Amino acid sequence: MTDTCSSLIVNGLHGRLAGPFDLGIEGGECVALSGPSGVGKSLLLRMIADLEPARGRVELDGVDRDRMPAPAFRRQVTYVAADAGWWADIVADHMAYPERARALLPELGLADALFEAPVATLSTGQRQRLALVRAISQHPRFLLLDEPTSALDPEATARVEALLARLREQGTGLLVVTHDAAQAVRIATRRLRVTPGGLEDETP
Ligand SMILES: Nc1ncnc2c1ncn2[C@@H]1O[C@H](COP(=O)(O)OP(=O)(O)OP(=O)(O)O)[C@@H](O)[C@H]1O
Repeated sequence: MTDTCSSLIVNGLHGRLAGPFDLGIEGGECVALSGPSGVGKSLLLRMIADLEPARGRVELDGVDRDRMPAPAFRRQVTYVAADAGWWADIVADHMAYPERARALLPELGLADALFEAPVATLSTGQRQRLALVRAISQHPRFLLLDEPTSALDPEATARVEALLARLREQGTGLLVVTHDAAQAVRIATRRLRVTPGGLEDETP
């Protein structure tokens, strides 16, 4: 799916409300981010994904993101919000790669029929998993996940965590915001705390 030598480097990244942040992630790593509500975790992910104005540097595989077309960068470094946006009526109409997306549904415990369902009829947890399907089916090198299991029951949470482990094995790099310390221990190779002044290593 992705190669194993991707790297994402963040240097002095800051916005009006958060940072500066310095961080390096490689393909196959999972970095968990924790920190108090409102400290800037979502802003950090959105600044890295080029969805929020920011100063500082972001490099993908040694290339400054300013030297890449923004859509190409965002396809490779993809942000998934806890409550992602939907713009069409039917789930399938959001999928750039419908066959790949459909094939992921059973792994996340989602019925095949949901693919053709109106978004308005879905539960919050179904939408959250489908947003993950939408992102993963584009085969990003790095996934920036904002509380990816916040609306899920324990079984669905376990399915998402298993999927994330599989993606890591295939070389995808993951940066995951979670308020669940036990989840951070389960999924992450490194744990960082977001503070008003930057990132602190919490890995034992
Ligand atoms: N579009 C915006 N306009 C103004 N302020 C914003 C905007 N987005 C975020 N903020 C502010 O920036 C700060 C950081 O927000 P952010 O959503 O990154 O926090 P967070 O750490 O992800 O919190 P939570 O854990 O509650 O999701 C907050 O004080 C928030 O109110």
